[in-house]
Amino acid sequence: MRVEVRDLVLRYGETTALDGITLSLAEHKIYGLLGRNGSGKTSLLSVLAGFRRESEGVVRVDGAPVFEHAPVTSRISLIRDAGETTDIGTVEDALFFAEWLRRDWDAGFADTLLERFALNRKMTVKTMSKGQRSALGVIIGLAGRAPLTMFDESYLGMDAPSRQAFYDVLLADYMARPRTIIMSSHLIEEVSPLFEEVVIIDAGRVVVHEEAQALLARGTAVTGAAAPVDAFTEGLTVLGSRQLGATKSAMVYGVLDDARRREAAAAGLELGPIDMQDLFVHLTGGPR
Ligand SMILES: Nc1ncnc2c1ncn2[C@@H]1O[C@H](COP(=O)(O)OP(=O)(O)OP(=O)(O)O)[C@@H](O)[C@H]1O
Repeated sequence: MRVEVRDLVLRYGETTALDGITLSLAEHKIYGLLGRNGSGKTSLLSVLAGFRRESEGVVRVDGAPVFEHAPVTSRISLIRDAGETTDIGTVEDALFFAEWLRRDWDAGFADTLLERFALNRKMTVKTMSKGQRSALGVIIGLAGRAPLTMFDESYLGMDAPSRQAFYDVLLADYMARPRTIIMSSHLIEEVSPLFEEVVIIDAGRVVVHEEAQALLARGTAVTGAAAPVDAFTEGLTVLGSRQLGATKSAMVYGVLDDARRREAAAAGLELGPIDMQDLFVHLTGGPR
């Protein structure tokens, strides 16, 4: 599904959580939604899912309004951090409810996923562990096959092997049945390989919306002997550096032109990709 947001403002009483968001998301892409704590990620996803009504601005999904508009909301799935199924009875009940809500639900896929994440239909949701509840949320998000599927930190409670299983299944299913997926996460290094485009918000505003590759190309890791690295990076914006013995690696922000690249090669320096997390920290104002 396509998403169009124009001048979106969301207020909670005195607090302005979204402060004029304009965003256009294409069909059939995986988007990363990144932002510091309190930047407005959950608020934005809640408006896109129709859980909250915008205070101002325009929100359209496939050209139609979202809030209290069932033909659209039945094709949108937002899985929130605690899973969305707390205290709802058994896993069976949660799946029944999810199927009832979602037009594109695939019951066979839900069964496959239950097995993959070691859950069974008789489990009582209230007594499940945090990771098991997260897995249930993830299963509901995946089996919903909603054309607009959003995961808001849904997988944080899962352990590393389970999260990896989630990323693998998500990617395989997305390749087979493309849809628009938005993933918000603080586990940037872990999730960013999935992103085709990245949206970074800060204080309720969009600060970056770019293809993931183009964003990564904004930075370069310069590696080599410490002295030539220091000489080469003098005057450039250095986001950080690491040193192991005599070898130093400095993360530089800004595109290096061909002349600078030749200069680096002549000085025996290696140029490589930078971590998305380092860029994110820089673009959202550094440590606070
Ligand atoms: N129900 C609410 N009532 C009042 N203020 C709220 C409510 N929900 C969020 N806020 C405020 O809105 C702003 C944005 O919050 P939001 O939860 O959207 O951020 P977030 O980017 O998802 O944060 P995090 O990464 O910490 O989950 C914050 O200042 C927060 O305090």
